[in-house]
Amino acid sequence: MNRPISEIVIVGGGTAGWLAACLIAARADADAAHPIHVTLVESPDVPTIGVGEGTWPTMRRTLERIGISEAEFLLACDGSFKQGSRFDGWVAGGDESYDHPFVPPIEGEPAAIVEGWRLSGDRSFAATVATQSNVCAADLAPRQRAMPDYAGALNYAYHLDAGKLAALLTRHATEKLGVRLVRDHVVGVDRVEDGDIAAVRTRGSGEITGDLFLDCSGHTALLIAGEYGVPFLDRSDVLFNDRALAVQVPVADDSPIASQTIATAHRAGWLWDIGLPTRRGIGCVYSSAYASDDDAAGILADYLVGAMPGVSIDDLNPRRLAFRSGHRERFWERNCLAIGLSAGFLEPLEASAIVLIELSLNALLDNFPASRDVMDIHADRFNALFRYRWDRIVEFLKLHYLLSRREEPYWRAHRDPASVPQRLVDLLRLWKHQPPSNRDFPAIEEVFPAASHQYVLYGMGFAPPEPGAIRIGTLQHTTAMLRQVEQRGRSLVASLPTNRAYLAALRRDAGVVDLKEHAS
Ligand SMILES: Cc1cc2nc3c(=O)[nH]c(=O)nc-3n(C[C@H](O)[C@H](O)[C@H](O)COP(=O)(O)OP(=O)(O)OC[C@H]3O[C@@H](n4cnc5c(N)ncnc54)[C@H](O)[C@@H]3O)c2cc1C
Repeated sequence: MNRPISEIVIVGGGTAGWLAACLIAARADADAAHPIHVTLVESPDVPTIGVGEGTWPTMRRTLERIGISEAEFLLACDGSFKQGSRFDGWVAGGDESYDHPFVPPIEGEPAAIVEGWRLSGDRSFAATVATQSNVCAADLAPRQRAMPDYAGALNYAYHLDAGKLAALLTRHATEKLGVRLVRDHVVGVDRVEDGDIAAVRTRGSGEITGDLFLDCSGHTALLIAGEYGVPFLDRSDVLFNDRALAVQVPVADDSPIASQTIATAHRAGWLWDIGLPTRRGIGCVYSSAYASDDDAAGILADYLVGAMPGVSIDDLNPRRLAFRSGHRERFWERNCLAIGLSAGFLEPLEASAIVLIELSLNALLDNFPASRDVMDIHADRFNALFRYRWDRIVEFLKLHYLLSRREEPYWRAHRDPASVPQRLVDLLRLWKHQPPSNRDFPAIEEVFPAASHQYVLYGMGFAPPEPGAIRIGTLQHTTAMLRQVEQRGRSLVASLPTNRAYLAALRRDAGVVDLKEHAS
């Protein structure tokens, strides 16, 4: 039981598997008494899911830790900057819109900030308390080229091509970080007497033995479900969407690139619209209980007519995807840890999947089991922490639906009290009297902190609380800070390049470098 953990076997080569391989190999100490070796097994028969284009600001630190430069990443993955999400038509189905930016509101007591906003006129909450909405409205980048890698004038993440990210991580892991790649299909598992996994058996490459097995096999959940039978907790009673129809539309190389994921509500779900330098990724997410596949195709076609005149769905070869919102009851079982889709998936409304992969890997590496005999302690802690996180994400996603006033059957069903987690019901009662605060979200690394809840709540027209019996002490200071937000917003808009200008210059410069390399 006290054997060291040095052989890590990853089953699956999608975003989860390759992020795991890169992060573990990059953080492993080659001089350790029992150095870590990473092997990744990837089936040639099972394709990766191939979607997942919106990330979280955590991705900057992840890439930096892996040792990939920002320019290399942006160029290799057709990447662009993401500074949050814009929600169109969610409140009443009209042309109303609100932002969930990555920059939090100004620092201070939430009650004072919300009261400062209430008194400041009729600008939106997001545009009043943070600068990012103005920057996004002008399709601007969050940084200047001269800034150090991964630093920004504003907090940001990326939009990317998922297939290209997996290819970049594969190259980097195998060529620079010493990860062993086995391209073979896993057909079975060998266990030792105590129940741990000893090896995975492949079709043509024999057995691959290990101390810790990461199940990154996607929806198959080969080890965590197939081998250990850990139950799946279905959350579709809260989150109804279970289908998506996705297209990729090429764009002109001088077209504007949006700074946010644009999420447009429709009668039975919503559409995503993600701008990359060479194309837009557009998809219709829907609930099969409220819309047929043909209905979804019609909704997507209508959206394209409005968003990209001249583009017809008939020329685009849409991809259909089916999913179930839910997650495993436990994620770490014996010496097997599930990361990515094998651990679970909640509809992609707030791009919470890749960030959970990153957080899972950070949790593993920040508490890496020194030997097998302490692994179960780490597993118990991991399971408790991630159960908390999945529960909070379910509630946060539900909030977007619950506050809507749309009247179609799908939206009315979302407001049925039977579909709303009790904790969210209680919080909404509380938020009538006080804004969301860190006291509602006390964990150290909340995926969606109080600020995110404030943006959604007040963006969707939830009434800010009236002042209560206790005086708000810092209002004067808050009002002055809100004025500064306005000034700083104006100066950022005047100084930042557009996304298109930034990324075009990056490409031009890379082209110059390539040509020089070619000539020498
Ligand atoms: C419609 C939709 C939109 C999404 N949008 C976003 C988004 O905007 N942001 C975000 O963060 N996430 C998003 N996601 C989720 C995101 O796509 C995934 O979380 C991410 O791609 C990770 O997938 P994965 O690596 O776990 O699985 P996969 O990509 O499915 O990879 C599974 C791997 O396991 C391998 N495998 C399977 N069986 C075997 C076997 N027997 N032997 C060997 N190998 C095997 C396969 O070959 C493959 O390499 C979205 C998902 C959907 C469905």
